[in-house]
Amino acid sequence: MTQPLSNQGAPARTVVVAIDGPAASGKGTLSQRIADAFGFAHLDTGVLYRAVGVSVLRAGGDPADNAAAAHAAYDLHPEHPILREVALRTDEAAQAASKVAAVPEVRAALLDFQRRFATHPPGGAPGAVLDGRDIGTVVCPDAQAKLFITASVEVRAERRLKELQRRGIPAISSDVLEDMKTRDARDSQRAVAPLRPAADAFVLDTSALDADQVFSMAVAHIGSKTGLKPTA
Ligand SMILES: Nc1ncnc2c1ncn2[C@@H]1O[C@H](COP(=O)(O)OP(=O)(O)OP(=O)(O)O)[C@@H](O)[C@H]1O
Ligand SMILES: Nc1ccn([C@@H]2O[C@H](COP(=O)(O)O)[C@@H](O)[C@H]2O)c(=O)n1
Repeated sequence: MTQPLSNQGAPARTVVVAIDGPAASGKGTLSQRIADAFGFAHLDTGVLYRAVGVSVLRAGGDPADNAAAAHAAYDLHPEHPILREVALRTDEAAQAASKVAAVPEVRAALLDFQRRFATHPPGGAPGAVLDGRDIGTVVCPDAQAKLFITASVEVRAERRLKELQRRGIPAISSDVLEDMKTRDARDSQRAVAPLRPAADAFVLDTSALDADQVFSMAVAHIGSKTGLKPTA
């Protein structure tokens, strides 16, 4: 049975799709396609943590230093230009992000912005897709549809390596694999909001699936939870 999206007399609730998973599992690619297909807004929450990590590095600080990380997180706001910088896409930024992400004050500082995006999607969109590590478990535990997108670490490292090569960024296969294992361990083992599927998430191992197959399965799942069909 599909869930009602609004009650008569009460304000309509926006549809929230939560997409979590480890690095390079394909959650960002999927989230953007889902947002485009349903006319929803998309928030890549990893960008927020990357911005905090890079801010700390630029200030000459250590991303693992709680006070420096918390200071940078409280300084971040939705219009901050750092959020659009390509420098956020580097591996150095990813590693710094996963260090600041273990600081409870950083997660608390970023929570309101993420929740507001979900409840009031920009542009008056009828729904929001948020992707990250803790969207289904902490940020939006009431999301109508939750997906946990994963793949073996070897497959994910290979995908990331190909992506870097496509972008002309030199990378060594064994380094990409090691960096991914380090980040996976840090993200899954931290005390606060660790990477894990929500109890009610649809877990999809994409190791042997291409992006189109993943998209079709996600659309079917979201349809089963919300009664919605893609509009584009
Ligand atoms: N099912 C798939 N099969 C093969 N390649 C894929 C698939 N899904 C995504 N990719 C590719 O894998 C790479 C990583 O995908 P993407 O950036 O979406 O992952 P992510 O989980 O958002 O990563 P991160 O957490 O590091 O931001 C991209 O180059 C993307 O084109
Ligand atoms: N909801 C989230 C999103 C991200 N993180 C941390 O940020 C790092 C970078 O994220 P990407 O999605 O851009 O790879 C990631 O490794 C996490 O440490 C998070 O904790 N919660």
